[in-house]
Amino acid sequence: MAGMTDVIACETSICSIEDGILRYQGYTIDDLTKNATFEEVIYLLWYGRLPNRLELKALKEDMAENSKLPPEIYALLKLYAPWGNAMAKLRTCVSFLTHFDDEVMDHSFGADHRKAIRIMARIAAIVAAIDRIRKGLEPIEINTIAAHSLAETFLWLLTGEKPAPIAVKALDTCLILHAEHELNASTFAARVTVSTMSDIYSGIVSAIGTLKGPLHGNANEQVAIMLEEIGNISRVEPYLDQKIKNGELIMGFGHRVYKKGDPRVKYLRPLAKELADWRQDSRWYEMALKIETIVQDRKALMPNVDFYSALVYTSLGIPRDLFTLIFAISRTSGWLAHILEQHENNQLLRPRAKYIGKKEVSWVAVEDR
Ligand SMILES: CC(=O)SCCNC(=O)CCNC(=O)[C@H](O)C(C)(C)COP(=O)(O)OP(=O)(O)OC[C@H]1O[C@@H](n2cnc3c(N)ncnc32)[C@H](O)[C@@H]1OP(=O)(O)O
Ligand SMILES: O=C([O-])CC(=O)C(=O)O
Repeated sequence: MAGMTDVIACETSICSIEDGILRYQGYTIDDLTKNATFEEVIYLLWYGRLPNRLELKALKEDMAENSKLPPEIYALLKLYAPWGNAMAKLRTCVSFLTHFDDEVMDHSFGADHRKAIRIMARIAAIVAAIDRIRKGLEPIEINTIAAHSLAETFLWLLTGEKPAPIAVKALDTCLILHAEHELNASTFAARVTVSTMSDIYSGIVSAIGTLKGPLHGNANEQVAIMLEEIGNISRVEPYLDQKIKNGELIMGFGHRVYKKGDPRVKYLRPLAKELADWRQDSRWYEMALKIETIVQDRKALMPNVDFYSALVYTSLGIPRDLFTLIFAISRTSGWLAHILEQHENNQLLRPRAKYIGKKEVSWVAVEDR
């Protein structure tokens, strides 16, 4: 009951977690990680089945056509303090997009799907623009989603250079693994918001605000902060001893649903190793392995999705405070799937609270208090 543990709040056919096996629309993440692209996963999440070649091409073309940002977004980003919180910038930008969409309050199936494409197509470009504008660089407007992939396009928009194939493949794998996760806190927030028949943009804004917390999506950034604080492998043990003694959380460990380990780690750990080898710098990887052993021994806690993804993003050269925004790019596909599902068969989500406060208190006039 506390923290709504194990409470069933709605029905879904998008994602299941049963006996530690994570499935999107019935497909295991093992199958998807090995075989799918992120674009195929987007289609699968929204339409309930894998696309054929033509459907996949149409989705990518649709995203490419809709990816151009309103110029006002760039003007808005120039108003932000460069040091401002990047997730808050993303949240405001998505909210701002509402004002350029003439179908906002049309909740029909067709309009909802068109808006989903528009949001999915733009979110990566917004994240790249946030980073470039705060660095005093001009945002890049090329779009290659139709010909290449969202992963490749994003890295291109961020750096201005064609990314290495190993980097594109790694990011694509991360996007697949982060795309969907049943009724996690941010997805729940999105569903609650749109269950009032509010619009898709409001749902995504609620979700971004929820993912932003360090107990949820921001744990990946906190993992990088921890690794930086530790600095080298000889300091891992004393650092963790101190944290455990102080009763502090070790970021990137523990999970509400997985008590025997997060199935995504099986893919992220070797990916972190592959990229460390590619970069010829395995310091963080070695530290991470040691942290994992100690935390498992002393606290019986296993790493979650945010632990090794922090190492992958670091090797990709992505600034630490964009890690959660990359999670948001990917999870937007899952949030949108849940919003579409909620709107298709809507019922207001309004649980009850168990009252534990004072009972039958009598009024006292202000002069007598
Ligand atoms: C994408 C994601 O959102 S994945 C999660 C990302 N978040 C993090 O990595 C932050 C660190 N982890 C945590 O804070 C928690 O493990 C959560 C929020 C993810 C899950 O929380 P809960 O389901 O409420 O954890 P739960 O109650 O089962 O924890 C059991 C015990 O382990 C402790 N614990 C759980 N995680 C950690 C941790 N990372 N470090 C230290 N202790 C922990 C709890 O404090 C609790 O101790 P207690 O029984 O002495 O009070
Ligand atoms: O399901 C959760 O509580 C958190 C999580 O792992 C995710 O959102 O991917």
